[in-house]
Amino acid sequence: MSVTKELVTERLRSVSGPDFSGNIVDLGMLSEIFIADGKVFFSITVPAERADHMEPLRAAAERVVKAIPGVTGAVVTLTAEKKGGGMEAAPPPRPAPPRPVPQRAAAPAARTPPPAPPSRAPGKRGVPGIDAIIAVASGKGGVGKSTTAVNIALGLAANGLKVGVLDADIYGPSMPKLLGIHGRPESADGKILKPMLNYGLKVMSMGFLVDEETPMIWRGPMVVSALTQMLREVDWGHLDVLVVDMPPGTGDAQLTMAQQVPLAGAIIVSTPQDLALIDARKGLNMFRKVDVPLLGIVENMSYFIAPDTGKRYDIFGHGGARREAERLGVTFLGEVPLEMGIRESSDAGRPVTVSRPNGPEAAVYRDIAARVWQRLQEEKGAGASGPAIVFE
Ligand SMILES: Nc1ncnc2c1ncn2[C@@H]1O[C@H](COP(=O)(O)OP(=O)(O)OP(=O)(O)O)[C@@H](O)[C@H]1O
Repeated sequence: MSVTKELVTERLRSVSGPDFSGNIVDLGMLSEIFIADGKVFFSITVPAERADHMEPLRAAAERVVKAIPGVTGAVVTLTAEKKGGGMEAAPPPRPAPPRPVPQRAAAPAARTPPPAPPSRAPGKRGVPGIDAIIAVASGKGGVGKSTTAVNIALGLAANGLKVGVLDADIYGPSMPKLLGIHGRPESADGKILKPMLNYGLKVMSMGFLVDEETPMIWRGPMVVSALTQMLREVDWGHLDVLVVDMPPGTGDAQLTMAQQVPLAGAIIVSTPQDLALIDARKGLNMFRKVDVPLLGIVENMSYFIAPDTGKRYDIFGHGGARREAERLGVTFLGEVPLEMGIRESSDAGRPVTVSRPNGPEAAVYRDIAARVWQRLQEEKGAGASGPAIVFE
């Protein structure tokens, strides 16, 4: 039986609206429903001020859809109700003076603030052999931060750089799975660990050191000491860039990490919806607070290309992150489509940048990686000594 929009809509009538009044269909809370290859995509619009409590509603809708025979997957997201097209639920903009955003000729998609001096926060020791450490972060979980981090790392490597990945998502390490790496790191002297290797990347993750089933009740200080060990007690050798996949969110643990690691810059991953952007802004502010330069924002799950017709659908409000980046004077690094191939290749431990290097998604990630590298050079200051690389 093929899945139809009508059938999905009908089933969604069983999901109650907020306060158990009516149902989410008749209350007009659904976006357009899109179905491709048995996978169902849509978003639910909720009042911005109550968004934090709406996750059970989202989960219920996803459950109902996944239970329909013939449905092989569902992506359901919450988006905020807009009043007058603004982002009323957003916190006020930061008080810092606005920075001019000159348009760059070399990267037309990127709006770049003038180079700021590299982070010189006191007490941050560099890691010998590593030229630049960059964080990939998100204001909240599930926006595709790890997927983006790994593909940016592979994009940088594809452009000829020596790249490492440090999975700092100590609560939910995903690099072993994303990169298809199993086993335990070795140590020649019982102290310094050798990083694991795949697809040309050197990788370290808490996932290699602790069994998946082991509950990890790390408290703030332990998180930091685990991170410090993975950073400093690993034989990274020479790296042009170490990409750190941060834990999602902007809590104390993330703040401490941002403070402890000698970061050359940070990338924020967001989905286009208002709610995700509000969280992304918290992420931006967190790095500003600890004086880490912002390399830019990536919009993930930006738009959807129907595999059968090639038609583009902006079901999740494409463009929100670009507008937000422009508003805040932060570089927009690029947009990644919602693409089943990205999900499936990640799940299979073969990220799309290596499994389909000639495909459009790999090109998107390589472009983003090129902008990241360019931003890094700008932050290091004019005439930085990096390898001379020509990006396509
Ligand atoms: N552009 C995309 N298209 C399709 N699926 C995607 C895309 N980006 C990420 N995903 C999928 O979304 C899910 C969440 O992605 P990921 O684990 O990278 O997010 P995260 O923000 O790191 O999550 P967490 O907060 O759990 O660490 C994964 O199943 C991933 O394969």
